[in-house]
Amino acid sequence: MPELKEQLKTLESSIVNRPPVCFGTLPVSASDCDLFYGKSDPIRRLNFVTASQDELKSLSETCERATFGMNQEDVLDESYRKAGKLDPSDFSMRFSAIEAGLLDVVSTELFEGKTTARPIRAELYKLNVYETGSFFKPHIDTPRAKSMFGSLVITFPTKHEGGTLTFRHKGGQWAVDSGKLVSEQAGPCVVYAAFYSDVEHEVLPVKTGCRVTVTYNLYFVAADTPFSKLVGNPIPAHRSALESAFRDLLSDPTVMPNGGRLGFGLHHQYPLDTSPSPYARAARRKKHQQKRAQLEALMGFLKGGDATLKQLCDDLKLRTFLGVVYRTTEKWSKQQDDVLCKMVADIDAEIEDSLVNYLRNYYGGKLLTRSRWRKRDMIVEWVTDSPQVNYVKQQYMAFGNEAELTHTYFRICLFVKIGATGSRETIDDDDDEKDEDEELEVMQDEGDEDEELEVTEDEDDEDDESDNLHTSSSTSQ
Ligand SMILES: O=C(O)CCC(=O)C(=O)O
Ligand SMILES: [Fe+2]
Repeated sequence: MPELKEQLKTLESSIVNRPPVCFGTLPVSASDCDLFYGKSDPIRRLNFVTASQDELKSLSETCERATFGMNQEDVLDESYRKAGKLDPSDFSMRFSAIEAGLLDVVSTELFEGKTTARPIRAELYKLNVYETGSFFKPHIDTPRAKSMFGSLVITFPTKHEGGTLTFRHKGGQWAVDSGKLVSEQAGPCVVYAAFYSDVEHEVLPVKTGCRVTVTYNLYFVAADTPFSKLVGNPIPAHRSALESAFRDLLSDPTVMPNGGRLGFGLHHQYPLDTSPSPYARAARRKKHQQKRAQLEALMGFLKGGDATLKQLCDDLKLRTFLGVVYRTTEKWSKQQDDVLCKMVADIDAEIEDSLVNYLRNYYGGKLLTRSRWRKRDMIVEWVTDSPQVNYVKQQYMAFGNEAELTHTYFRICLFVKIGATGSRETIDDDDDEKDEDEELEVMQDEGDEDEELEVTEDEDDEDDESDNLHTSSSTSQ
């Protein structure tokens, strides 16, 4: 065992995650700084390089008060977000982040290895005006689709102090002081900041002047679109340490001699569709297939170092799968259990069964933790400190930049199947199939029963006493 622990530690310490943010200045011509705006005629015009405070004031007065998403509702609360906003239908500008070539900058800076050549697209989202005293407290950007990976903020060269865009993620912090950056440039420029949208960020209060930004939502283009402009086969330098740690583990016959599963909590969170689907009996199997496919499809949308890890496993011919680990707390006991599902479960207030049973019976969930009541279904050797779990008891509280009803961020884990000593290099397909079939069987059985939830054949009756009220799978911050 000590060997395994050591190998896992080495693997973990070889995982490198680059900053999830990139930013800089981009010189522009004065005419690129023209803005045309208005909700009705007459349309007004201003130029960000020369705009007077009065002109910026009229722009601000044309804006609506910006709202934000909380608990899946749009909320206007100026103690959380104080700013004005315009929808793209109410303004037009000469500047285009796409024509300026910023998408290439984003790919190069945020992505790693082969994925730097991955086609992406940007959708203009909002214009925001922050007068003196305006701010936007910490939030993550609401996912608009599972292919949305990031956000791009362009700050125009109006004079301002404060309004620093600040990012925090997994212990790291990055700050973009646009007012200072603009004032340091000889000619007109905009400041760009692109980031993975699950990264927490805030706009600190503007101390003087007026800060104007436009935001774009960034999307991966369909996963099967061929990569463009890939010269050679770039390999992130930090990948080699991870690769040797993997190879050392695989070549040590005393480590996981009977094979098993390694678990990695992914660095980023990912949007999954949580719109409830009706429990139509006949459609359950189809629904589950769809839900599984949705999670599997995320493999094509992994961000940064998560994509590098997956690519390395592919190159080492290791079989991988993604899972959502639910950490359940039953109302009737303090026991917390982790259940791995290969799909997002519909969790609502109607669940009468214990959550563990519900996830196992309906969603082919595997119990990962030792429990007083049940045997573990699967043993996972965790490489990262702890699994990235989704709490299913706690109240759903998510601050986003907009209310979004269908997609929610989830913490996702990547599982790597390790073959038994002697057959590490070859993926044991049969074994894998068997594993998948077993899970499907659980679900099919359920589908054939009537709609009543069934408690597993398990020993304990106490399960039945649970009457937990679960709001939603939570990714709150
Ligand atoms: O305007 C900015 O700098 C950031 C805006 C933002 O975070 C948002 O709209 O979600
Ligand atoms: Fe934001």
